[in-house]
Amino acid sequence: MIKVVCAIIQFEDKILIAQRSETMSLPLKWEFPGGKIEEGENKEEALEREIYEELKMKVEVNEALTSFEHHYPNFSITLYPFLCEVKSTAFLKTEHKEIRWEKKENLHTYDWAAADIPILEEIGEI
Ligand SMILES: Nc1nc2c([nH]c(=O)n2[C@@H]2O[C@H](COP(=O)(O)OP(=O)(O)OP(=O)(O)O)[C@@H](O)[C@H]2O)c(=O)[nH]1
Repeated sequence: MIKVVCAIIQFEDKILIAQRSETMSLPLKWEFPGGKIEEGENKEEALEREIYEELKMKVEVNEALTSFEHHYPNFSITLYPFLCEVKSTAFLKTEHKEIRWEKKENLHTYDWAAADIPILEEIGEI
């Protein structure tokens, strides 16, 4: 089972969402930025590292939401979502096809990675 952390980065009424590139696994699916936890890291450290690598953003990691296991046809993950804050909305796109700030009420209109659906349901309740 691959352990993956992801960030629900909130700024005012918007959340930062990212579209995977054609060459990544789950091509063109939308996700919350993040990635695999590496050996020796805790979840918060992994998330801070991934967000800096992918977006050159410094995030403050706050509370954990509910984690879920998801089984894709050729791999399985446990996804650990965390609410995060930033001081500035600026980011640099390094790996993704697209990254944007989107209003929470519009998140359901995107083609999400299947593992993220329970997270969307949970953040609808915030
Ligand atoms: N970062 C992130 N990954 C997600 C989310 N939902 C989801 O199913 N995943 C999957 O969890 C894994 C995260 O690993 P990663 O972000 O380091 O992906 P990667 O490009 O290194 O994967 P790859 O090397 O297998 O292509 C990917 O297989 C990705 O498809 C999500 O919301 N955020």
